[in-house]
Amino acid sequence: MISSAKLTAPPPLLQVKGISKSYGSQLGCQGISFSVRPGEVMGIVGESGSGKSTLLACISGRLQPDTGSLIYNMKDRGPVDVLALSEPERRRLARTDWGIVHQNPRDGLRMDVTAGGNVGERPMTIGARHYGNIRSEAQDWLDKVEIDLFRTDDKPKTFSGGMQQRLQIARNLATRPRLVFMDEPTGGLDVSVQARLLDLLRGLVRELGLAVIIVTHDLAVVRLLADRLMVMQRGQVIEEGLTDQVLDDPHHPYTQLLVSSVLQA
Ligand SMILES: Nc1ncnc2c1ncn2[C@@H]1O[C@H](COP(=O)(O)OP(=O)(O)OP(=O)(O)O)[C@@H](O)[C@H]1O
Repeated sequence: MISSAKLTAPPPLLQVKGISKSYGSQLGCQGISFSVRPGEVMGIVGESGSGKSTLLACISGRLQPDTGSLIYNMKDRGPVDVLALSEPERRRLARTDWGIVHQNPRDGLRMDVTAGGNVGERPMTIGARHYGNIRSEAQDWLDKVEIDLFRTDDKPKTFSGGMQQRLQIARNLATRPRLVFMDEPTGGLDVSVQARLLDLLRGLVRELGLAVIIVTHDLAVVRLLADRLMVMQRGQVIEEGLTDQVLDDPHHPYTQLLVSSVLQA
């Protein structure tokens, strides 16, 4: 099954090659390489300070790495090094074919703009102009993320944490990106809210065929969402593989510790 899938596998959407980043003498991440294919979900786990956020910021164009390249297969131009794009080109990519879901919805939403406005804004930045179409499309997305349509004109500051997170997801998906970066998307939410959000995310990822790179310290999140898993420690990847394989048969002592500590919890 795996080998026949490999034979017909599409080219990678994103190739991360040798990304390193230090903050002065403090190592952020070092020599990270991996690739993600269209529709594939890559989970990145590791303890606090292992370099997950640094890596995610580098590969999502928010932080300039010290070394390495990021080859993205753009819709109109084919593979390009994202780090060599001009700032406006990179911003456009981030607003159209990429999405970024932050742990804190406040970092990804405009809190004083209505829910409908938050979702409609992204299509507008790439040329949508017809108010009626933008509004009805925004409402389609609100519906997809289970936000009642009578809340369309409410501002996200009147929403619960879970609703804000669902709104942030809708805002990101409104331009139908092919790659979404997620930083602890369920962090800080109640367990029952987390479970519902995870279910919703899993449904959307499958329905839309999204490629996702998701950083989390929660192994339950990667178990549910990720096809593949990378384990980080002290800025480096120490183990990588299919999620079930890594979690069911961890090889590195640190991964074994991580898995057993969850089982004991
Ligand atoms: N702005 C910064 N200045 C200096 N050092 C930093 C900075 N950001 C991160 N670091 C250091 O880089 C290393 C990796 O941090 P990073 O935030 O990437 O880890 P993380 O795995 O995402 O942790 P967490 O799960 O707690 O968010 C840590 O040693 C951290 O102290």
